[in-house]
Amino acid sequence: MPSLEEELFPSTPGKVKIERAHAMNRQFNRCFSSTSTMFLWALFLIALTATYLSFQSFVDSGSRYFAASWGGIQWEKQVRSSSQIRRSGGMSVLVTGAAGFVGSHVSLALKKRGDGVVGLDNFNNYYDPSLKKARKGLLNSHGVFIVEGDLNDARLLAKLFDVVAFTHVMHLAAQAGVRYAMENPGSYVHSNIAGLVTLLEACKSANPQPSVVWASSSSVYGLNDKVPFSESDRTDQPASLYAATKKAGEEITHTYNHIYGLSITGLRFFTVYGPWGRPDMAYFSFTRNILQGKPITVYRGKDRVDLARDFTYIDDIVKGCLSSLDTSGKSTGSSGKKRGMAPYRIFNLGNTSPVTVPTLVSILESHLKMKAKKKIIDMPGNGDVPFTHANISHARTELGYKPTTDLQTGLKKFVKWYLSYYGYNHGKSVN
Ligand SMILES: O=C(O)[C@H]1O[C@H](OP(=O)(O)OP(=O)(O)OC[C@H]2O[C@@H](n3ccc(=O)[nH]c3=O)[C@H](O)[C@@H]2O)[C@H](O)[C@@H](O)[C@@H]1O
Repeated sequence: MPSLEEELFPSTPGKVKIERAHAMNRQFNRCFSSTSTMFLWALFLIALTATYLSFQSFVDSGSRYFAASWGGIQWEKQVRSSSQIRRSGGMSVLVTGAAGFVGSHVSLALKKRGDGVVGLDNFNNYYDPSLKKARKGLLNSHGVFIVEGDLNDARLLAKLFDVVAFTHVMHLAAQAGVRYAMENPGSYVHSNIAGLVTLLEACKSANPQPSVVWASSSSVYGLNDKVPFSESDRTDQPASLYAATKKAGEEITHTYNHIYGLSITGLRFFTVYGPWGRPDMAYFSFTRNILQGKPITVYRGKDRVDLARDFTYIDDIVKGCLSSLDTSGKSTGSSGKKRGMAPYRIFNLGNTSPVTVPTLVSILESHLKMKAKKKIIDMPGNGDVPFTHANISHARTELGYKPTTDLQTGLKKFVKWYLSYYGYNHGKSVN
């Protein structure tokens, strides 16, 4: 007699199969003892087969979709050609989030100066994907190929590093937006935590390891009220989940620097704006609403104090990104092992001249020659901070970073682009 334990966890799996087979035979004989039962069983089997076949075709079409989105000889050719370096001492850069606002500008600037660039973007629908497709078209016309795929696809990342020995990774893909984190917290964990780790795993295993420059955020300063914000100020009081995931990114990249010798540069961007920008940001949605005669909501801080941001123009940010790549220093690891200390740097990239939100609105009004219908409300508890203000002396010393565009000038360029992109050109001119 087998013990109870042996019956539950048989030492030979075959035992169970044989006993089960006998038992099933007995069942089978009993069931098929009448013709009507047999007919019902036949119907059941046909239905089961049909369900199985349709499921198979669903799985097949799914795998066809994934196979079609990347891979193959033609795809590899495009990736290689896009990564070609055309200047002496140039670099080959994998730009994640290349169809995004900052990503598309940085990709274009790198390509224009002769560096090799391969983009990666998942074209998600956080905001209108047609804008991302248009940016892709623009990059395509300059010879930048954007791979459509997700950061969390480790096989795709391994393949990319297999095809190209990237010298640098400019990691700009992220779930952006401060307030949306309350609506869809999971998307921040997916992109800003899990995606970041998947990317760093690929970087650490690559031979040679690339140097990594990536987008952190001014939001890591959270409730810090020491102004202007310096890199050494405390960043352990995030006001939103978005900020918390960016802060986590700074810690996560530190461990990959420490354990694997990856060269890391984190850039704390301060409210970046400009042509081809993000429709979810205030300056963009305000412009849209003013032009459409719709009201805009202007948040106001505690004690009726206006909110303020250190708005930073995209061209200044691009210069900061390129200098960061140029000065990043090498990763030291190989075959996933650290071979020495590598640089770990963090920089504020701001404009160092905060402007209040009502002033932002009046600048837009003057460029658009239209009045905004303002609805002023107290700032809801949605993750916003009352103000940001960057101390940029560290970036100035190390990167030669020197922003040159004030909000008035930058918004003029944005409005000009907006009117042209959305077809408002006829009969409308910008100041
Ligand atoms: O600097 C940063 O790190 C962050 O900058 C922006 O975040 P935020 O500064 O909140 O930019 P907006 O969403 O454009 O808001 C700008 C200001 O307008 C205010 N606002 C926003 C929306 C609105 O309807 N009304 C309104 O008054 C906000 O409270 C804020 O003070 C970006 O959206 C983040 O992705 C980025 O990481």
